[in-house]
Amino acid sequence: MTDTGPLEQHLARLSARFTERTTEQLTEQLEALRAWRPGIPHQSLQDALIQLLHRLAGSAGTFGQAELGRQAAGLEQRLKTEHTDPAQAGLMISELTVELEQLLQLLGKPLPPAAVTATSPSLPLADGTSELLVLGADLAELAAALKQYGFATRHEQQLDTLPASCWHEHGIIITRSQHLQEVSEWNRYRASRAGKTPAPLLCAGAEQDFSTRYRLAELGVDGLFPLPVDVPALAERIEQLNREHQQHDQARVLLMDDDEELAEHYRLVLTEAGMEVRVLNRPYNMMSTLAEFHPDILLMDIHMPPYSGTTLARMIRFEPQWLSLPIIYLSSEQDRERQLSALAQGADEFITKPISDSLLIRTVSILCHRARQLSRLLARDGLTGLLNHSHSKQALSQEHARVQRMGHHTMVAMLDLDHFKKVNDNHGHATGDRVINTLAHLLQRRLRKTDSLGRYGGEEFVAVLPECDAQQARTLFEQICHDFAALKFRGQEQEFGVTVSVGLACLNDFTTAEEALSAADQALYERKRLGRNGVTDYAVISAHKPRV
Ligand SMILES: Nc1nc2c(ncn2[C@@H]2O[C@H](COP(=O)(O)OP(=O)(O)OP(=O)(O)O)[C@@H](O)[C@H]2O)c(=O)[nH]1
Repeated sequence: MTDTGPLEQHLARLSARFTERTTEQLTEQLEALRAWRPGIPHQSLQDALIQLLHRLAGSAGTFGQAELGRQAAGLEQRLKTEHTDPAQAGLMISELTVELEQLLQLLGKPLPPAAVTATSPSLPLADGTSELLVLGADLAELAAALKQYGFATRHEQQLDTLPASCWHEHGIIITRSQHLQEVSEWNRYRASRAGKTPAPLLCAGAEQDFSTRYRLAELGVDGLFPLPVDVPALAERIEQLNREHQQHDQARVLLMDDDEELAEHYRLVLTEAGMEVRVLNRPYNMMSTLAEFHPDILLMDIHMPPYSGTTLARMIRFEPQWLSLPIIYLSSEQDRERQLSALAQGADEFITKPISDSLLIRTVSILCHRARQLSRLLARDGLTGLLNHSHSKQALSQEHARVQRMGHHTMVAMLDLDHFKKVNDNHGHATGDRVINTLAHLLQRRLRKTDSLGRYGGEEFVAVLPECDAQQARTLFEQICHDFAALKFRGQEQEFGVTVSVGLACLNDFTTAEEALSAADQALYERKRLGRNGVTDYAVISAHKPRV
């Protein structure tokens, strides 16, 4: 099998890239520590630092920085286990500053000069994948309304002294038009320091004339919301941006090549580019690895004696589940005719070896992105972005099968908007759609990543919550009902509110997923009968009936 060139050269390049990225990240953390002032919560700084140290502890040794890895591991351990009294935070921060300076010196880089004194309070970074950064003293109310939607929201009043820790690669920035110039510059500067793309920028209260809009577009604005801000419309745009972010989530690549060294090299290169890579040197476990790892794409060497990649591709396609998995051959085959006849047997693309690291990264990330877009289109509901009807049922069946094997407590919930026909009749179908979307967004915010959530029908949703008992599900959905009922929608003439009813059933109590769903449905209709806007559990209403 042909190599792409001396492996050492490639690894040296990887090491250089590692050093460069690590230097930037350590410098950024150091600046954030130096900007800290007494009275400001330090937890977010500590969390971000632990993440970075954890990465260094795991990877520095591989890139010839064993001492850096050891020191990072020690420091990570200390930060995780030592409890810091808030009164001692200043001491801890100054100790950490010294330790980060030492780590930077291990990389052989000069220390950055101490930052200019920053006095702005640095609030802790919120949890969650997307964090809203609302900038401007006059946007406090908007920030509070967005919090009510369940978005992790951080509000900063002073724009002139924004700390670096405000900026987050998964953040979304919202500000007034008069601040856009400086906010946009700050956003671009922070992004370039972090080696990322600038965070999306949304503008509240812009004038509607052409030249102002053009200027805002020039500044990189992604959405414009006249005052007073229509919060559901803004929430909808935020969710769209979130979905775009998620599509850039870590790509998952399964790599099958019998050349162990080369496979390892590809793994290193793709992992360093932020992808999650699993390597198989022999095809025996191929089917179980596919089922367990769920890759976005499969990269496969076409010659793996005694096996042929084309036959393996055909074998993978036996399973309907993998019919749409993109299979990419990696081969030194240059002859286009032979490439095409191999492609005709069940694969989608050909990557010709040798291939440079940068071309490999670009090709694989484009293919993963496209594969995700396609599978998303197949599985998602167009209005809300949630799982569609058939994929909701599939997710429920999969979880039911897991529950049968592992026995963990799992709840299923059916939700239905109350008197929704009236919403459409009084305010129009488009407003009705907005209400559906708002509930979808609220649910997405409140459920965990491990839960599944689908739009089961028009104004009906289904959620599956693994590792959750009846009481926890009841508490969660009661809170959701309460918060949803508090939201105000803008109607034809006046504001209005909508409520939602929820039926619960425990998946463990039923022999099939369909029975559990039907029980949740019965509970939902009992809830409607009892007066809507709340939660009813099938186990409670069936207490006097024999169990299904
Ligand atoms: N705007 C909008 N409306 C929809 C959509 N899908 C279904 N609907 C409407 O949802 C309404 C459902 O009405 P019903 O099933 O009578 O129930 P309801 O008025 O919500 O009353 P209860 O469920 O008893 O509280 C119908 O008017 C449908 O037209 C959709 O995608 N968008």
